Amino acid sequence: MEDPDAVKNTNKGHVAVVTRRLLIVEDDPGLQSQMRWCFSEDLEVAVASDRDSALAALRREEPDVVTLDLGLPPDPGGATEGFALLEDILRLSPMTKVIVVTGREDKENAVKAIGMGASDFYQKPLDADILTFVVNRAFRLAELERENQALARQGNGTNIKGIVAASPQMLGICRTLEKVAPTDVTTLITGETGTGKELLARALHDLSPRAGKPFAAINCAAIPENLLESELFGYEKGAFTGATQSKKGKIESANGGTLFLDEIGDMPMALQAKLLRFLQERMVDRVGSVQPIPVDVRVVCATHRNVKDLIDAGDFREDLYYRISEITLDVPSVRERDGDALVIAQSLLKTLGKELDRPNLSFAEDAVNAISSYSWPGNVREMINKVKRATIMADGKRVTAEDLELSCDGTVTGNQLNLRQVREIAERQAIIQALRSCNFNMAQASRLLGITRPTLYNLTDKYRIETSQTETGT
Ligand SMILES: Nc1ncnc2c1ncn2[C@@H]1O[C@H](COP(=O)(O)OP(=O)(O)OP(=O)(O)O)[C@@H](O)[C@H]1O
Repeated sequence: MEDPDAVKNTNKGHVAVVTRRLLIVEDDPGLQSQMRWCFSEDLEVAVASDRDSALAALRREEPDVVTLDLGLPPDPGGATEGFALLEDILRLSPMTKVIVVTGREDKENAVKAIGMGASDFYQKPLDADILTFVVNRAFRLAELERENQALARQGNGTNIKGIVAASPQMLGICRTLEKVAPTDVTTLITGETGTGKELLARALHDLSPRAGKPFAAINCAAIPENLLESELFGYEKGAFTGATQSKKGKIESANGGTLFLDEIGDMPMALQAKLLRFLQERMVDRVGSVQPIPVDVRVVCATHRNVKDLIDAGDFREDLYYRISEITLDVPSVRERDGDALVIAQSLLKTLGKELDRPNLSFAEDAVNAISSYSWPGNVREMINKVKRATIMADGKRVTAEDLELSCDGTVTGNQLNLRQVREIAERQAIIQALRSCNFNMAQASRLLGITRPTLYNLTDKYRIETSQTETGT
């Protein structure tokens, strides 16, 4: 049932567009109708004349802004009831902007109300222009706060520290990761360079019962073959020239925790056999030792290479592959994630802006377009470099596509890796444009591009371009 003291006044002509809701808390019927008259054109207005009806209206209408007369019954001459209501409102609905309305000389209570969390104050007598201005400002503030919250939510749709994601593809990976983390299964993370494989490996560790124990990482591609064995397995004193003392390897130093073998696809064949033995027996044979040492580690591996191809080429042991891939997380490239590029770029701009003492930067429209359409071959790592550069180079508060060294259509304007990359980026862009202009009709697009339909299918596969209208793959 409608509360008689909290009358909703909706301007029907604007119903479809008006979503701004104002609650006027005022016990004087004359002022009530004057105030309602000020706003009824643009807003949904509810009116309440005491604390109870105001709280009922707050619950029912969820107003963004409340004007609150501090002198309410049973203390119309004082401010106790008004302050009590202010406290209630801010407790029940902290995002609501409360403008306190005080008497002409009542500066003290106005200051007190602001100190308690009111967003603004307004002094009687009523002046329609000033009141409208103050109320509109409060609505704008509420809107900005809501937008900020939405952005923050978008900015990190995952509960995993450090991982910014909003795309269904990446959120799916994060959900799987959260399920896998508490177990001890050996996990293989695959994906292009810079997609966040190491970040996910750390998250697997941080979300596991091993979190308090060491996380030891080794990059199998970065260490010369002759040193990799002793780095991994350790060695005994005198095992080789220069081994003046025994030393633990990475596997032993991860005891109790997680061992992260990055670029496992680059591990030499001879070592693959020794690693397989370790995974089967969970005992480490230090170089030069005959006494195996038991080690308890969870193993996570990563590679940017296609392991099945490596197996076919005879460069990777199939039995080791099955051992390390009890679960596989296939991390999509940034260009395959719907909407992630912009969300990650926004988040990077915020963090790097703070780090480089250039807060409050935002992307100009051409930068937003460029970020969304560029193919990001180096994935998030490339994005970090570009956003860092742009943070330093931006002239004003707006970061442009040029600051990112991208053109508005997402092609690179400088620092291309090589001619092949430039050609591929241009080719991908031309295909996307042709598809869009033909409403994703493959036959028409292939004619426009002067190629056959099968060639167009091959190219859309190669560049992972979605061939439906809903997802353009850009
Ligand atoms: N989703 C993400 N949100 C925020 N930062 C990310 C994300 N993914 C990756 N990064 C950052 O990008 C950089 C590269 O990530 P990482 O080293 O994990 O990638 P990688 O796939 O292991 O790369 P490589 O194959 O080259 O070793 C890191 O600084 C990481 O923190």
